[in-house]
Amino acid sequence: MNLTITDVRLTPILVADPPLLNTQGVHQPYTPRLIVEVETADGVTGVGETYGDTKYLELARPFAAKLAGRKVSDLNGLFTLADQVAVDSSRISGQVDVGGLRGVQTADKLRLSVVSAFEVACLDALGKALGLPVHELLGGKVRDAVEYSAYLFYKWASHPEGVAAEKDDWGAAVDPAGVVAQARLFTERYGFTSFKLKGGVFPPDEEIAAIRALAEAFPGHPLRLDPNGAWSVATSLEVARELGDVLEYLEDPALGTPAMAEVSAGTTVPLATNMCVTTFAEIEEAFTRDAVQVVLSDHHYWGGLRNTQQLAAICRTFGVGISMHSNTHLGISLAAMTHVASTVPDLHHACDSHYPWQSEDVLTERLEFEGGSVTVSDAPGLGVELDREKLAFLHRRWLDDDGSMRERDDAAAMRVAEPGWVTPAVPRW
Ligand SMILES: O=C([O-])C(=O)C[C@H](O)[C@@H](O)C(=O)[O-]
Ligand SMILES: [Mg+2]
Repeated sequence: MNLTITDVRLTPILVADPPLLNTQGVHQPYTPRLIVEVETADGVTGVGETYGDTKYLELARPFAAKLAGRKVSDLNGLFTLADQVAVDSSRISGQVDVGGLRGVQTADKLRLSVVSAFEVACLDALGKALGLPVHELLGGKVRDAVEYSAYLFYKWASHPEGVAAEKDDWGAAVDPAGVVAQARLFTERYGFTSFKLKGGVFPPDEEIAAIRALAEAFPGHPLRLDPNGAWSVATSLEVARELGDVLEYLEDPALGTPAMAEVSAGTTVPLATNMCVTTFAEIEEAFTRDAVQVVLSDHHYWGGLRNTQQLAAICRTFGVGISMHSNTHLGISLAAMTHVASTVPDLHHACDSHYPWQSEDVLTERLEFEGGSVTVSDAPGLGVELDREKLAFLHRRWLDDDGSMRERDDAAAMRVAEPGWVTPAVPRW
């Protein structure tokens, strides 16, 4: 068996995304992703997927160029290699990502966000070469299926008029009744039993009413609200008081560890985050100050599946819960998320996934949710197959784009509908 990497292919694509609202704006009609393929001397191909904006592509290209001649089993070496890729200082800012809402941008985090796709591709190839599923390469699954939550969004019925876009069949959701109707569709289509509402879009009273309406429609089901740091400490505490009896957790009510610590000190509602703990360096302060009770992992920016397991071990050590965050992603990532989640013993919350919002994919067969869960594949590697025609179609869309969709920017997409829109300063309420 020859595990040596002989070829690496990077394919940027644009995938359709519905008009989902968040505190920064609205999702663009098409969002960039990068599909990574590594091929071994034996002709085995492994696939991975990550963000496709230019700042990731400009790291992925030099990184990919260094891989030929290395082995797909040399996973630790990927990190050493990534350290050699220079990150332009203009890409690094303390600001929350303009399209993604996942905390600080550091050079290391940008590198990890790229390395993760290569790690997944190498694991896929290694698993195929050895005849083992990825979860076995990670130590073995401790569950046969991974539960996901319905990721509810306020949304418009369609993208603004005159904008090229694909149609979706979810309808509008801009009030409590719309949110409940969307939740019903999610249960009918996928069987989800827990619900997360992306908040920070309307004044807190309206979002409280939406959660109350969900609690009435789905009594006893786990509910979460995530305004992406849009609220002050006082507002966060107010919402926690209003909804404490029905919330599984409140996600990033206020921005940053100090504010989250203040909220945490004033409520018994657990706080979750994918904004103030998004790198290993941020863990110590947040855990020492008891600012968060649940960390939402995400293999894309934590640096892959094995780093996700390491994060889970740290959380376990400190008695902090773990679950999973998601941005727009396709089936390769859902498969990767499912493999790693299946190996984490103390995963007590359903994971987030945007996958139901994605009508397009690059796989020959979409992954299925049954009863809100994805069955863990025991096929070699990730257990997915790339559809080259679909990949070529979505790549063609990326090639044909005039550049306006190649960087995800939810505020820019919002300006199409509301020309004066700027990303709201926080706290917004
Ligand atoms: O849990 C979160 O904060 C997210 O999922 C961030 C995402 O970017 C979501 O808000 C989105 O895509 O609009
Ligand atoms: Mg969040």
